[in-house]
Amino acid sequence: MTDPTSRLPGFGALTRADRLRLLDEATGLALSDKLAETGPVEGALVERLIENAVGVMPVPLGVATNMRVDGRDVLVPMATEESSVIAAVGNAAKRCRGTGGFFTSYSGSLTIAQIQIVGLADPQAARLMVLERFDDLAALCAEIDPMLHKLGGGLCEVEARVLDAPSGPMLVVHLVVDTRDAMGANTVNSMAEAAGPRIAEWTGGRALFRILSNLADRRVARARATWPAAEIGGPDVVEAMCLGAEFAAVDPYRATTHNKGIMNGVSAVVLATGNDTRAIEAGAHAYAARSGRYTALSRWEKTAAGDLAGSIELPLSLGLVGGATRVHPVAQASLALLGVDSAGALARIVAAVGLAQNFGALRALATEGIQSGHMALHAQNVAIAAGAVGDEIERVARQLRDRRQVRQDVAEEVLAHLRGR
Ligand SMILES: CC(C)(COP(=O)([O-])OP(=O)([O-])OC[C@H]1O[C@@H](n2cnc3c(N)ncnc32)[C@H](O)[C@@H]1OP(=O)([O-])[O-])[C@@H](O)C(=O)NCCC(=O)NCCSC(=O)C[C@@](C)(O)CC(=O)[O-]
Ligand SMILES: NC(=O)C1=CN([C@@H]2O[C@H](COP(=O)(O)OP(=O)(O)OC[C@H]3O[C@@H](n4cnc5c(N)ncnc54)[C@H](O)[C@@H]3O)[C@@H](O)[C@H]2O)C=CC1
Repeated sequence: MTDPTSRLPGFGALTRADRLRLLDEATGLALSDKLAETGPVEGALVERLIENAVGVMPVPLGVATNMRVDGRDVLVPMATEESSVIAAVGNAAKRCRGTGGFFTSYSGSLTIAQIQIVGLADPQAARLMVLERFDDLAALCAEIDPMLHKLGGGLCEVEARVLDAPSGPMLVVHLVVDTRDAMGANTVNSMAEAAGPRIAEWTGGRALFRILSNLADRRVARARATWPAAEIGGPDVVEAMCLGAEFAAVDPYRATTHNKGIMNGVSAVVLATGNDTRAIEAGAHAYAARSGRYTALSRWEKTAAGDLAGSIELPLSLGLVGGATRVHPVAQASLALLGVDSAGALARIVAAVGLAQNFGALRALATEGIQSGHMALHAQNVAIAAGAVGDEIERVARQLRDRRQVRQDVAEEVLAHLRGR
């Protein structure tokens, strides 16, 4: 097949059906048949959420069991394509129920918008001029979002820093805004766009970039839990998990994987609730590097009694309103299942899920290795990839698990054997 042209003027103005027809014709791939296999699509919503929509990419939605957060049992919706992620959370949560589950806290929903001011002759004086104008800026922000103001949110603090850039000093102003139960990106972007020209006027500079910061270090959630040594295989496992966690604390190569495991849990709940996974991922990794050296987001210690104490702190800009959270039916169902009434309550549960996920991976790594549990649950996917259908899938998967060889070549061989070839 020759590559079809990607120049498709007016693609966005077509109906979804016409877009698909055009793609089918241009590529010869019968995409519309493949997309039809994913079930009915609520076309109107998909069209409203994004541009150039042709379908949906369904990601499985599961529910993690056993979670107890701040004394409340919570069923946690998780959207992920990866096997063993949800099982690991249920497993970790089950093993710390006896000590009360997870205990959490939240800093508050403070969202930072940045305003870059350039072309200043006297940036240090300009910095103070901005700080003198807190009341004017607060009034301006309240005018931009009267609803948020009515809900008790709005500008809380103004920060200003002079940064040395290659072109010379530039002033960077932070509007620190309480965005309550919204993630707040659109909210603070509107505020920053309105405030930029005013700050330029007061200082004699020029306002350039005006956009929120995803390094949401004024919006952090924390969770901790204690796992009795007896629940996780004894003192040797506690020791091994602590040593494995130290590896992540001192080595960025390991810390990245360690944090990926945490984000397996975090991103799955973020996606299930219609929140912005990219914002959360960017914020978490930047936070992990805030000392100048990338490190683990969680800490693991042995308690005086010899049990295992885990703790985590990460930025979580999540909303119950705004973005897709209010318009996507799955997001609404997920939020209803969680039973949360504030962005903070959601963030606290998400932090606990991140810690649970991390526990699951560390325990597996400290004992039998990751492949045994993870690949056992992944066996069905490998069987499907090898061509198994219907009841062949579980029959092939079972053999892969029994042989401890969850590999596609083995799956193909088992399938051929099953089919008498
Ligand atoms: C896989 C398990 C959970 C088995 O763990 P297990 O101890 O053999 O499980 P079990 O059969 O004794 O069951 C105990 C509980 O686990 C849950 N559970 C157990 N199996 C299931 C299942 N099939 N479906 C649903 N839930 C399951 C379930 O909650 C169950 O209790 P129940 O509530 O039923 O009374 C364990 O080996 C584990 O946690 N492994 C780690 C899995 C993991 O981390 N996966 C992520 C993918 S790997 C990765 O991407 C990140 C990584 C690893 O690189 C990060 C890093 O390096 O740090
Ligand atoms: N860098 C980034 O992360 C960026 C992200 N985005 C996107 O922005 C969207 C989120 O922006 P938002 O400002 O949260 O959405 P939004 O603008 O849709 O909704 C927030 C508004 O809802 C109103 N509101 C009603 N009830 C509220 C309550 N209880 N608490 C707070 N506000 C309430 C307020 O007027 C508030 O301004 C996401 O879709 C995200 O993907 C947009 C630009 C940049």
